[in-house]
Amino acid sequence: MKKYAIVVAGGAGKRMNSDLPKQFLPLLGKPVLYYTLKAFLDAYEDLVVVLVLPEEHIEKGREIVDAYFNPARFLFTAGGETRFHSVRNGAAMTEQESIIFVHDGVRCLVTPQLIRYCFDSAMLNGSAIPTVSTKDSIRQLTASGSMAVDRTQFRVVQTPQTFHSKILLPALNQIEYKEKFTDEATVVEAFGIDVHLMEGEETNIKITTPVDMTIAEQILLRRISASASEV
Ligand SMILES: Nc1ccn([C@@H]2O[C@H](COP(=O)(O)OP(=O)(O)OP(=O)(O)O)[C@@H](O)[C@H]2O)c(=O)n1
Ligand SMILES: C[C@](O)(CO)[C@H](O)COP(=O)(O)O
Repeated sequence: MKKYAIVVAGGAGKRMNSDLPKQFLPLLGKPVLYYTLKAFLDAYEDLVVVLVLPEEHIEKGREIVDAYFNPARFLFTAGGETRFHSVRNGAAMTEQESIIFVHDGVRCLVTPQLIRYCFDSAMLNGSAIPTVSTKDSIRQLTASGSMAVDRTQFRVVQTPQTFHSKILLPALNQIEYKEKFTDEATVVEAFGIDVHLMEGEETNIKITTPVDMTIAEQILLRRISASASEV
């Protein structure tokens, strides 16, 4: 089965408050995007990455790929106005009869193991949406204030959201954009197809605000020291 990873890195990273979009910021000396791309390339030798970048930073993305990876495994395209439009641009580069991972370029701590679990689950169920439980209590805002809700009834959603191409491509191409489309599971559901949830990884965080860089650095350091003590 053909495998594509649409890695969306077309955002501006406003919540990071940095001039350079967060996907290019250095993490232990390498760009955030490096770690994301490496996880996918390591997961499968026959996987092609569709790298979606801000128009003005496509060259920067190419430089990262040239410096660290085999460029023959990459396709490049420009991002769109929202994440949904960036994913749609990436999907236009893929072909039918494939498994397509859609992953945030800034979820750089994803592991090859989770990527493989998602593939297996999407082969079996048509889709695989990694999710984790919430460690915090949750309250719903109401007209009069707020009310406690049962947190066991909620899951926190991650990427890579993984689909058979025959599900994802028609959903992306035939549905008109709505503001609630913050991920692909929502798009596919709006197209009338249920999605399959699976267990994600606690460390698969999305780098969004500056504190996430510190957390990611610590997790990476812990991984490096764990793999050094194995040898
Ligand atoms: N038009 C967009 C918006 C977002 N993304 C990508 O989608 C992922 C998740 O989005 P988010 O964390 O919201 O990134 P930004 O939009 O860059 O951040 P912000 O909302 O703070 O501006 C990121 O890898 C981001 O680069 C994209 O490809 N195209
Ligand atoms: C796709 C996502 O990472 C799943 O949790 C999330 O919806 C992205 O949201 P953002 O507002 O683009 O950061």
